[in-house]
Amino acid sequence: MILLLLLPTTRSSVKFLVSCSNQVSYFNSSNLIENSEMSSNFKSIPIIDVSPLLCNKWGDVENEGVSEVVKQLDQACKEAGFFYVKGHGISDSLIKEVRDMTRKFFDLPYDEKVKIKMSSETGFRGYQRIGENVTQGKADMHEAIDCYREVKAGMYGDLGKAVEGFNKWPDSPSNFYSVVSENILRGLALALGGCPGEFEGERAGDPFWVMRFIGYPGISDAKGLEMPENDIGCGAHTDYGLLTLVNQDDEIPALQYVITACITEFSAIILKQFLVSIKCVSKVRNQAGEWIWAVPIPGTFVCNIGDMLKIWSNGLYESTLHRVINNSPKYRVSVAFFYEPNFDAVIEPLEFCKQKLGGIEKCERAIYGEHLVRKVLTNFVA
Ligand SMILES: O=C(O)CCC(=O)C(=O)O
Ligand SMILES: [Fe+2]
Repeated sequence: MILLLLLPTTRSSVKFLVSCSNQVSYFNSSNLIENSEMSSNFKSIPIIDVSPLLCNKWGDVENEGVSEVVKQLDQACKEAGFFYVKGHGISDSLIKEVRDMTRKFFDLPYDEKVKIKMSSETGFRGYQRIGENVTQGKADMHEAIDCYREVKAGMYGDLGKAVEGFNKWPDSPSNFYSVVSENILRGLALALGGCPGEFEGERAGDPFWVMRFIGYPGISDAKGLEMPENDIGCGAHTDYGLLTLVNQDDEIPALQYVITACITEFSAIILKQFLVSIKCVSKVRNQAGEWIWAVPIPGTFVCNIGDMLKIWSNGLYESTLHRVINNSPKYRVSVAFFYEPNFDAVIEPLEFCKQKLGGIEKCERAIYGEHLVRKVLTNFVA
């Protein structure tokens, strides 16, 4: 059986919901327009094929494919601070394996998971139960495993002490994510008007990184666990570093759930329920304060700009506010990789970015390690 629903949205785009037996796919025609025209009140998140950056040997910055991606990156970062990445070269099977491993881990009984518990002794690496992570003082409805770049004793002096330690989860996926992030960052350096290696050396030549394996219980699970009523999977925040790559669960469970309801009883009430339930995905806020859905698109990563790149770009690029809400009955898994500056990097607006804004410095200077440690020390319930 095939069901096709057309939902009118902004401008001339429409959302297509296609249900075919057990398979449900979601397409937003405006999301799928690459390099679409956007304003800072963006209504959709563009998809960018970054493969020309990964193929490039970086001797040839005049390469036509590279210039086109650079243009698209520039537009996306100025207007949304978010884009989907395709053509990243990480195989679907590896991505799925990492997500499956994550789901299996979170499926274990609490007594097992807590064996790799995060604490200040592990340098904040390891497992956090639901509600342990807080955003703006409120418990987040997710559990997670955090891995950080390994930090040996004394490596970053007193400041680095808080994050000294070794991981309790295999590091290997981070290597793949690092290669993709590094090349996107080269593209962004060009987009800002610098040379491809602008963020290398003492800026981000020896980058810190954080990898989070995250599980968001569905609302029924959460109630079963007698957790406080709170459907905020992760409260509104900006990311701390340079670039974040997130692989989202692409099973789109909430849609599957709601489409079944639509088939049996299609009415205004059900449609409203559908619009509420779709909020299982992460959301991104535009300047008008509207939350835009970052609907999972199979085979892509959602990429966003962090606070440190905002400063280096002198505010030309935005570290956009985003949050995750799981109002669906199903458990959601995501894997986020945060590519950061060097731990001790001084972050201040780059000269050529200042020139673009009439020599005015729009963002305050920071030391990345200080910013990170401050966040880490206030991120979890005591
Ligand atoms: O799970 C997601 O989709 C995003 C998570 C996120 O924003 C974060 O961990 O910073
Ligand atoms: Fe985030």
